[in-house]
This record gives sequence, structure tokens and C-alpha cells, in this order.
Amino acid sequence: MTDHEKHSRFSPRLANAFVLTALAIVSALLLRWTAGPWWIATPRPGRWWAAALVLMSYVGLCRWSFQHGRPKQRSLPDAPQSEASILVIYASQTGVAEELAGQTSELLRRSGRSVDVACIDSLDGKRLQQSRCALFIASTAGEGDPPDHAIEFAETVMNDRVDLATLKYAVLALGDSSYDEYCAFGRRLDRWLEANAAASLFDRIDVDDADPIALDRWQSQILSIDAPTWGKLPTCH
Ligand SMILES: Cc1cc2nc3c(=O)[nH]c(=O)nc-3n(C[C@H](O)[C@H](O)[C@H](O)COP(=O)(O)O)c2cc1C
Repeated sequence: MTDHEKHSRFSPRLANAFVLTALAIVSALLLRWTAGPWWIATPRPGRWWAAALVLMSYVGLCRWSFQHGRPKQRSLPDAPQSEASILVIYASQTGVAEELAGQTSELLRRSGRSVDVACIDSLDGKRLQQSRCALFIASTAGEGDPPDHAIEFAETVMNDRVDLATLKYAVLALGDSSYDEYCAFGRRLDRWLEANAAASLFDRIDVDDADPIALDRWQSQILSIDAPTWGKLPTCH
């Protein structure tokens, strides 16, 4: 049974049972009319009217059951995060960024902030527009490429213009300076956010091969994020 069926006053099952019962009653009544020997003849006008009445009642019942029994269109939960919560977003190839996202959210929660963690491939422009504060933790894979699960986001959302004027953000870019395209995806993400009018909370932090100094900087920066920084922004409808 779906959630809708559990909570609806008129479940489809109830409506079907009602229609079937009504049909059974009508059939029983009609059976009484054909009690004598069967004859093939044009029904008398009264029978036509009775049949029309039964048909119309059935159509009415179907309409009623369709209107009350069908699940209502449920809109997707666009912005599960509350106005004042921080959205921690990760893009990770081998798990480091994902782990850091978990640690970041834990740290923020322990300091009393409300946090949601999301994988970058679960986001779209609309969800970002509805967020007030987003922390991106993004690694670079291949030769300056996004992690595999972030490719679609990079190719669709990041190729679009999205008005992010109400979003405050920060980027932690993971990489390794031995690669030509150092922290390329995190940098590209940072440029895209800026180009779409999002306001950075602090400068992007590039992490070279899990550099602990850079990670400490990230930790102290995120702990200095103050809810009123984004709480006063206008509500997005
Ligand atoms: C196959 C491979 C390709 C990589 N390519 C790059 C790159 O082009 N630029 C870069 O800065 N770092 C690169 N890195 C380093 C990763 O970004 C870095 O190790 C990061 O911490 C991995 O985070 P993740 O586990 O969340 O993906 C590469 C690492 C691997 C294993």
C-alpha cells in the first residue's frame, strides 16, 4: 500500500469495492426481471430507460472513484533544508571528498548548526536557488575532470545560467598539484557559482594531497559561518 493509499480518505481499493458491490446489486435486481423464459425481442422502452439509468450511474460512480481515489500529483520536495540550514555538497571519485563532507557536517552539527548533506548529482539549479548556504567539497579526477557522478551536473547545470543571487557558498577543492590541471573541477565550480551571482563566504580553499593545513583552514572558516549571514536574505518563491 502506498503512502497515499494509507492516508487518503477514499482509497482506490475502497472505491473499487464500492463499484463492484453496486454492480452486484444492480445485477441481482436485473436478474429478477429475466425470471421467465428468455425471448429475443427488442426491449420495451421502459427497459431502455432503466439500462440508460444504470449506465449513467455506473459512469457517475467511475467519475467519483477516479476523482476521489486517484493519487494527487505530489510535487518533489524541492528544498528539504530549512532556511537557516547549511547544505554540504560533495563530488567525490574515491571517497575523500565524501568523507570530508561527513566530517564537515558533523562538525557543524556539533556546533549547533542545522545541516543537510547532498551528493552533487542529486542537485539541480532549482534546488540550489532555494538554498541559502552551500558548502561544496569537490575533488578532481582524470585529467582535470569532475568525478564520474558529477559529470552530468557539470555538463547540464553548470552549462546553464542559474540566478544564485540568494546563495552564499564556499568551495573546498581537493586535488594534487602533481597533476597539470590542479583542482580543476573545484576551480571551475567556484567560477560558475561566482558567474551566477552567488556570494562566496570566503575564498576557495585548495587542498593539495590532503594537506592538513588547508583542511584546518576549512574547519576554522566553516565554524565562523554565522546563520544571520544568510538568514536575512530574501525568501525565494
Ligand atoms: C586517477 C586520478 C586522477 C586525478 N586527477 C587529478 C587532476 O587532474 N587534478 C588534481 O588536482 N587532482 C587529481 N587527482 C587527485 C585527487 O583529486 C585527490 O586525490 C583527491 O583527494 C581525491 O578525492 P576523492 O577521493 O574525493 O575523489 C587525481 C587522482 C586520481 C587517483
